[in-house]
Amino acid sequence: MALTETYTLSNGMEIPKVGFGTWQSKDGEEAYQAVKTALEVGYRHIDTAAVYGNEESVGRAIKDSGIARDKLFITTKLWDLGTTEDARAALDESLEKLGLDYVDLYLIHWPNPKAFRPNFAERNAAVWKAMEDGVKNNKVRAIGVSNFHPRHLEPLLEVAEIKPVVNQIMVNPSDQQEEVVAFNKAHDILTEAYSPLGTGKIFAITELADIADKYEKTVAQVVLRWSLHKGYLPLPKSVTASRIKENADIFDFDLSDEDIAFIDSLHGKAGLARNPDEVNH
Ligand SMILES: NC(=O)C1=CN([C@@H]2O[C@H](COP(=O)(O)OP(=O)(O)OC[C@H]3O[C@@H](n4cnc5c(N)ncnc54)[C@H](OP(=O)(O)O)[C@@H]3O)[C@@H](O)[C@H]2O)C=CC1
Ligand SMILES: O=C[C@H](O)[C@@H](O)[C@@H](O)[C@H](O)C(=O)O
Repeated sequence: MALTETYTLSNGMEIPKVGFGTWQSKDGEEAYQAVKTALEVGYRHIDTAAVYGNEESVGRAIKDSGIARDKLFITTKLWDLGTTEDARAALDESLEKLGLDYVDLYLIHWPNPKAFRPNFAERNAAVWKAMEDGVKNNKVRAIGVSNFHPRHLEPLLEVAEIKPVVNQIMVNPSDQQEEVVAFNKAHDILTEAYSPLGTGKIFAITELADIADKYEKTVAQVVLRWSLHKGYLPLPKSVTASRIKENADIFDFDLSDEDIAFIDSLHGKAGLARNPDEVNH
């Protein structure tokens, strides 16, 4: 396993190429055990969010792992697009729940909550200021965004003193988000691929099983390998020990050009491709 392989972010920081997802991992034993297992099998990058309600369990697992803090990469996310002051308080609350002095990456979770739709650019700018302060106060090492589209990123890039290093969006073979991915690339923003397994729906694409058999790998491993091949940073989630291990065992093979091209052709196949403007909060 090579879970220590990294990408280099535009600010020079190293980020482990696979992150461990925790959305819908229930606060308490479930999230605690999942993160503990992930750290035991070698993941060094954990993705959580204030709205997941599991920061305390994630923090406890991190502490109990005994792994040195500087060997870990921890991400959490800001939910409410309130005032700059609200955002400062939200960061402090996340740090307290996690039991950490700093997080490695802090993201705006969604750009466009319904209540603020007409003035999302101002809302994003206000909270971005608090996130930049977080960097200056050493509470955060890097800042970024999630679920942002070019129309959200463009105004943010105009006002940002510290540029976003990451945009975390849904990317898997059935929802390839080409326009956002291209925009990210053009602005030196790393694409983190959330729901890399389509929250489990990717397994409905039966053709993937044939490819997996060929490499003596599982469908999950093939799909995650595809994500790495494209230069994305996949964030697989599982609360099942065997799957946590399986999803990390993706560094000893590569897919042929032909298989990559086939997987590229699966956009929309599991019914996951969506218009993000329709799902925004
Ligand atoms: N920024 C954002 O708005 C969002 C961020 N995310 C982040 O991305 C992470 C991953 O996305 P998520 O939507 O959770 O889903 P994934 O695409 O990672 O899929 C997780 C689902 O697949 C199952 N699964 C995992 N591994 C395997 C395997 N090897 N074989 C078969 N089934 C498997 C899991 O089951 P089980 O757990 O029961 O093993 C779970 O049901 C999130 O946890 C979160 O950290 C996700 C959504 C939105
Ligand atoms: O990160 C995961 C997703 O964004 C998730 O947090 C939201 O979709 C949330 O469940 C909601 O209901 O608003």
